[in-house]
Order: sequence, then C-alpha cells, then structure tokens
Amino acid sequence: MRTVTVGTRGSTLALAQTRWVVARLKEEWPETDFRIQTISTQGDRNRGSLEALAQKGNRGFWVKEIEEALLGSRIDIAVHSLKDLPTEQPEGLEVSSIPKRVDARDVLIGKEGMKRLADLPEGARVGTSSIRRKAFLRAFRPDLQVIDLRGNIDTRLAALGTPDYDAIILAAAGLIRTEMRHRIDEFVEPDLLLPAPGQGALALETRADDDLTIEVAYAIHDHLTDDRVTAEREFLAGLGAGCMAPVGAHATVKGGLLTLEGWVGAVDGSQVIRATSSGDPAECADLGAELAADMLAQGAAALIDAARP
Ligand SMILES: NCc1[nH]cc(CCC(=O)O)c1CC(=O)O
Repeated sequence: MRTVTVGTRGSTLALAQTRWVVARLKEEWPETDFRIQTISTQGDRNRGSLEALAQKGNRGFWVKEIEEALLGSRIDIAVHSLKDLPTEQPEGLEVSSIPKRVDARDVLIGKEGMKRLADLPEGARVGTSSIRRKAFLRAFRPDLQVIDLRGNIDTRLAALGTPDYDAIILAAAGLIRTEMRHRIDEFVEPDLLLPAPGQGALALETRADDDLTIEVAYAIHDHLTDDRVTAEREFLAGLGAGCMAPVGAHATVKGGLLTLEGWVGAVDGSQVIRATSSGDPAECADLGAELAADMLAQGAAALIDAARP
C-alpha cells in the first residue's frame, strides 16, 4: 500500500480541514494510506509579534516550516487555508489542487442585542484581527469601536464571554469546518463586506516534480473554485499586496460569466475604492490583473502602502 503523508498546522481548524481533505482523498484513492503530520509554524509560536515578523519580510508566517517539510520530503501534501498562502510558491513547490470552496463570507457573532451588524448600537465594541475587516468597519460604521482580537477560533469565541467585546467578525468557513456553524448570528454579504481573496478555500501544495502525489491531490480539484480564487488572487498579486493588506475580493460565476469584485480601504476608514470586472472564466487570471490595474489607477497603492506594518 502506498503511503501519502499530509502535513498541516496543529490548530483545531487546520486539523479539521486536513481531516476533511484526507477523507475526500480516501474516497478517491481507497488503496492509498494517508497519514496526517502536524507541524508547528512561526505563526503558532509567535502570535504576539505578528507585525514584527511580517516587517522582516518573512514568507507566509503560517507556511514556511510546512513548505520546508515538503521540500525535505517529510510530508508529501501540505494543506493550507488559501487565504494565508502567499500568491507565489517557492522553487520546487506548486499548488496542485484546490478543493471545492465552503463559504467565502465573513460572519458576525454577537452578544444579546448585538446579532446584526446594521443594528449594533453606537459605540459597540467589535473584535477582529484583520486589517481588511478593521478598514471596512471604520468606513461603514465610524461610530463603532474596533478592537484588536487575535488567536485561533476558540480564543476569539472565548473573548465574547468577557466584557471587552460585544461582537466579533470572522470567516464563516472556519466555523463551518470546526462544526460551529450554529454559533453564527449573521452572514455578512459580499455586497457589503468583501471577503479576503481565497477565503473559504483550501490549497493542496506538493513538490512540483512529484507526479504521483500530484495525481492523487488533483482528484479533488474543483475547477469552478479554481477560476474564482485565481481571479481573486491575481487581483491581490496585481496590487502588490498580501494576506495582511486592507484588500477584499470575491468572484462568482453565473451563466458562464465570471464577475470579480475588488475592494481596497484606508485603515482609518477615510477612503474606499471598489470596482468590478467580468468576462470569460477562462480569462480569470487576466480579469484579476485588469481589476488590479484599474484600482491602482484609482489610487489603491497609497492605501495599501499606508497599511503596511
Ligand atoms: N487568517 C486566519 C484564518 N485563515 C483561514 C481562516 C478561516 C477559514 C478560511 O477562510 O478558509 C482564518 C480565520 C478567520 O479569518 O476567521
């Protein structure tokens, strides 16, 4: 029996999504033995100094050690949240499969009477760790107090049990994958708040020359998800931005037409730029690049630069 070792971070979410991937792979390859190997990353060890490390130009805080394990053949497939994975892969590695996206949206969870974003009272304290969500909240509801909230899903949900936060915003996908969908109070629609590029999707990364494993991984590839997230990530790359930028993007495909919406905001909420491009899904990468060029022409670079840590 062939053995494929699948590597991931050890957080509840990382393990839940990796178990899901392995179950899907096992359906396609019942004769193959899949093993899960957890790997600790800088992001797991240094939560407090995220900014400091990002400043040093660290490649993907959450992915470096996992990619080293891949390159060293200690694992064969790495499972990442696509939104945390930098848009370029290192020499020798590639994203060889993108499974079907769960839900791209952000959600709100609040205390009693704080269960809808539009109904939050003046001064309500909203917790989030993301620059994109902070920029959006400051633009949309300057009267709210946006309070920093880092940590894994459990930590963030626990914060709601303290007096410091009235509501929190996080990704639907993380809650759905960890069987906490019932905690969601409101799905925030993308026409209001655009999710992070790639949010809700996973990426299976392999060695670029490992044809056998690539074939295994590709069995759970989803073309529609790939077209959508490719448009979103090319947009992000075209802006010269990464996962810690005040950038949102969301692509949908309807009636054979891919529509990509993009958003860039000032961290203080003083300005937002939003634009759309649409066309043939086969041109998804170009649509992302075009939208980035359009938004750079409208001044997006200044907003992204101002938000760099
Ligand atoms: N940056 C942390 C992170 N990376 C992926 C997810 C959620 C799952 C996903 O978007 O696929 C989260 C948590 C969050 O943003 O609430």
